[in-house]
Amino acid sequence: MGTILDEIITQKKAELDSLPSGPLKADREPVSLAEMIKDSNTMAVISEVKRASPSKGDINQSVNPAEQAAKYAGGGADAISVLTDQKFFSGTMEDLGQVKRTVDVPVLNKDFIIDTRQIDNACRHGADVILLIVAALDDAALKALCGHAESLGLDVLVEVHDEAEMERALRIEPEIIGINNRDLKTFTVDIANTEKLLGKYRDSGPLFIAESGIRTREDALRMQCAGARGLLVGETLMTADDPAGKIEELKVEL
Ligand SMILES: O=C(O)c1ccccc1NCC(=O)[C@H](O)[C@H](O)COP(=O)(O)O
Repeated sequence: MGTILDEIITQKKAELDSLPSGPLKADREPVSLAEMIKDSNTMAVISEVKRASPSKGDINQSVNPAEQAAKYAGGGADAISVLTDQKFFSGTMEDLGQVKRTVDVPVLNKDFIIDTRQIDNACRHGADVILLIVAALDDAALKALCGHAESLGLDVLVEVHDEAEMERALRIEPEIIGINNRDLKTFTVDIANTEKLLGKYRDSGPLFIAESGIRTREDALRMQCAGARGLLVGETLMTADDPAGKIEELKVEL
C-alpha cells in the first residue's frame, strides 16, 4: 500500500494540466525569507495557515486566512506559510493571494511541488518562498525545480526528514533546509528528530528550520539549542486562543 505522500503526489500529477497559465508578475520583487532569518536576533517563527491535515482531520476550517495572517503579523511572525493543497488540507491558492495582500513578511507556498508549472502558479499568486520536499522528488527534479524557483527570484525551503534526505538536500547547496519532525509515512511527530539531525549537520552551511510539533517555549528553546534558526508552526497557532501571544512566546532569543 502507498503512503499518504504517494497519494498526494498522484493527486498533484492529476492536477497539473488544469493549472492556469499566463504571464508571471514580472514586476514584483519577492521578499527574501533567508535575509529575514539572517537579520533576526530571535528564532524566526514561520506561522502557518492550516485548515486541516491528513493526520489531524479538521483543525480550523472556518479560518479567514487574511485575518489569521494579520494576527500572526501582529505577534511578530517572521513569515507566513499557507497550505494551498485543497484535497488533503482544505487550502486554496486564493488563500495565498489573500495572505500576500495582507502582510509584508515573506509568504511561503506550502504545497507538494513536482513541476515548474506549480512554481509559476505560486509566483502568480504572490508567493515569496516555495517548499520542495526531498522525499517527493528525485535528485534531478530537486535541482531543476530549485533552479527554476531561484530564476524567478523566489527563496526555496528544502524539506528533509532523515539523514539520507539531508545528504541529498546538501548536494544542491540550499540556503534554507527545513527538518520535518513529522514522519510523513507514519505521522509520528518527535521534535527530537531536529536535535538528532542537527547534532550531525548544524555547521554544514544552510539556515535550519525546525518544522512540526512545536507547542511550547520549552520546545522552541530545545530547537534553538540544537542549532535551528527558525520554527514552522501550524496546528499550535491555528488552535490558539491568542495566536499573536503564542508567537511572542515562541520567539526565543538566539
Ligand atoms: O500535517 C500533516 O498531517 C501532514 C501530512 C502529510 C504531509 C504533510 C503534512 N503536514 C505539512 C507540514 O509540514 C506541517 O503543516 C507543518 O510542518 C506544521 O506542522 P504542525 O505545527 O505540527 O501543524
